[in-house]
Amino acid sequence: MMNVKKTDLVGVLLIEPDRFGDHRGFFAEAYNQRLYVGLGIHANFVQDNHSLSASVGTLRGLHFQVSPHAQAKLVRCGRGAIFDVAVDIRRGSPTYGQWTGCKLSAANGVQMFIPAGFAHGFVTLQPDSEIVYKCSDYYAPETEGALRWDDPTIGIIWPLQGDPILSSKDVVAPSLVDLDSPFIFEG
Ligand SMILES: Cc1cn([C@H]2C[C@H](O)[C@@H](COP(=O)(O)OP(=O)(O)O[C@H]3O[C@H](C)C(=O)[C@H](O)[C@H]3O)O2)c(=O)[nH]c1=O
Repeated sequence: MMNVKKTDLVGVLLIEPDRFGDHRGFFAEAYNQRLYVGLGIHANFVQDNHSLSASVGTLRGLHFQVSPHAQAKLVRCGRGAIFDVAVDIRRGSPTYGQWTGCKLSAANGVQMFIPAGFAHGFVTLQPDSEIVYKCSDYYAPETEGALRWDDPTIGIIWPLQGDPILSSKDVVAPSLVDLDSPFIFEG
């Protein structure tokens, strides 16, 4: 039976699918709608994303899409290792502005489920790390939002040696205090 853990942020889950090993390696079901609905993950995933980051210390995020294209995500690391982070940006949430993080790697097979209403980002821990993740809505750049990775009011403890490698977009992302978050906590 796969291992499922709750995190400090209600709704953000860590899932470790069973791996069936033999002399060739292993087999695992990386996603099974019936099983995941049973975990309370009712997201209807419509798009799979895949990114490769060549260098250790590459940081992508913190990103989100707003309504009507808010995305829930199911993230896993297919090669290498990352430190994956979710931040609660739902106004009125008891955990607003709080974060949770976990090492996801090809070796540990752990997945993070991040509901809509959370910003998502990660930093790579190994070279040539690849993530693959399911999204519950399509890419809609006009609805994209971002938060500073090093926002002191969020205080994410990134496992970084030195400065991260960032996209030009992420270099200028706003802080939470400057974000008029469109997400409202609905209990
Ligand atoms: C997200 C996305 C991007 N693109 C294109 C747009 C750009 O030409 C190129 C790179 O996009 P971007 O720099 O936004 O990629 P990341 O920095 O990895 O962004 C992602 O990083 C964090 C971790 C996320 O959770 C989001 O899915 C996403 O924001 O891919 C697409 O064509 N479709 C898409 O769904």
